[in-house]
Amino acid sequence: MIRRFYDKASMATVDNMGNGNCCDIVQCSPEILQQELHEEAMLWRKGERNMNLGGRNVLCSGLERLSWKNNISCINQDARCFSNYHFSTASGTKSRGDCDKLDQLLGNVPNYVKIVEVGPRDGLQNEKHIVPTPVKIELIRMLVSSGLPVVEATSFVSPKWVPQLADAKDVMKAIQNIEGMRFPVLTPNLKGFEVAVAAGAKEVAIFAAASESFSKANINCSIEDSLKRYREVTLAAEKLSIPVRGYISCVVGCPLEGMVPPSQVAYVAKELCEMGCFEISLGDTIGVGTPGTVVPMLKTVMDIVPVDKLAVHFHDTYGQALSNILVSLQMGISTVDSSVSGLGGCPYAKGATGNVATEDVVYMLNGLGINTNVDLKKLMAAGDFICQHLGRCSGSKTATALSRSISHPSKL
Ligand SMILES: CC(C)(COP(=O)([O-])OP(=O)([O-])OC[C@H]1O[C@@H](n2cnc3c(N)ncnc32)[C@H](O)[C@@H]1OP(=O)([O-])[O-])[C@@H](O)C(=O)NCCC(=O)NCCSC(=O)C[C@@](C)(O)CC(=O)[O-]
Repeated sequence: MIRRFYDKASMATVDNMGNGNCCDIVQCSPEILQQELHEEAMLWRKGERNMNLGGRNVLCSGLERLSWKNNISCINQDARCFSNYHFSTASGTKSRGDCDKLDQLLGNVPNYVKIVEVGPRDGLQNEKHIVPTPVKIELIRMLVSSGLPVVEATSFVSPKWVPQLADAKDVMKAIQNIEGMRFPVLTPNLKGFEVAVAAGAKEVAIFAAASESFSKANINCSIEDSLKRYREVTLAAEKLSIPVRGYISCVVGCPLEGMVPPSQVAYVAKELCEMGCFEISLGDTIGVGTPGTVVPMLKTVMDIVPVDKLAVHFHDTYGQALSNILVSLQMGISTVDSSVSGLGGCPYAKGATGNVATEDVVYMLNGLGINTNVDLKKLMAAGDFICQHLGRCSGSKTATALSRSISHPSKL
């Protein structure tokens, strides 16, 4: 068996634990490791598909392979966590019970996840210092080149409310010539919709809230009034065949009201669905949700809106975003919003930190063998670019870990 390590430091730690001596040591770059992990996970996913067709043994052997790689991945990232991992090829074939359990846990996750990158909009809208338009444009270009299928470009909202995005028209103009991409923009009312379309927008998003107080704070009107406004927008969009995405903020908690009942989220989701939104993104605006609150909320919404119309949008204020995404995938959701480097926060939700980092989402999905078509290295380059401009460190744990191991292997 060949085990791979970045450097001697991690090798020594494993040796101390009595596991390293039997291994051939091969240097391995994080990129190669990522690729290998992805390929192994894809094999496992194929096994799972075969199992659904009756090929249970394939899943079991795929599982063994994945487990072995998990072991390696763990050692490479941090040798200290090695003892927490008990997967090993030495333990022999996985029992039918193990396979059943795994299938119960991961059998429902999709093969492909569409990532909606919201960094240029949600990520930047809260930045105090105005980011120059060319920087925003370059960020969008870099995100596109990483393979992301949808990049939310900007908002056509009042510049008095969100000064950072006052250059929406210029941003849209500059990205017009990028072919084959979807660049939705936020439109809070008919005025915003008309300006957006005139500026070249081919897809828009409307944004309601499940909490009355947040609706007032964010768009200066009640939920019912916002739905009236959005009906005007969806009618106008329908005439021009422009797809409309719907957002709902505060799906589990509100910074002003506290807990938000799932029934309230389901009500707004139903209204948005009925007015013609092709997709509804459920936003945990302040990142307070845990699987304990997200699952009942999703279940209530799914009783009313088909799962293939739902997306999830988690902020990572309490570090719960990835676990919330995982349970959402387990419940059949296959569209996930995220923001490069974890940028973001809502101007009207004090204390809320950024969205879940796109790099962390891609890393997790790669590990699950779920395809995204995103090149993690190029994505990290986009993250580096904007973080350098903002003068801050990345909010992505994956980007931080991978860039440290690439540039400072001795510190592993
Ligand atoms: C909705 C309004 C406009 C109401 O704002 P208002 O002050 O009630 O609107 P108004 O109709 O009285 O108009 C006031 C002024 O704004 C102008 N105006 C009016 N509409 C527009 C427009 N579309 N574009 C440009 N200008 C506009 C209008 O022309 C007027 O100009 P004035 O006569 O004073 O010079 C305002 O509250 C607003 O712009 N809010 C946007 C807030 C926002 O962008 N929040 C962040 C996005 S939501 C979010 O981040 C959550 C999400 C989606 O990510 C999911 C999650 O995490 O939960």
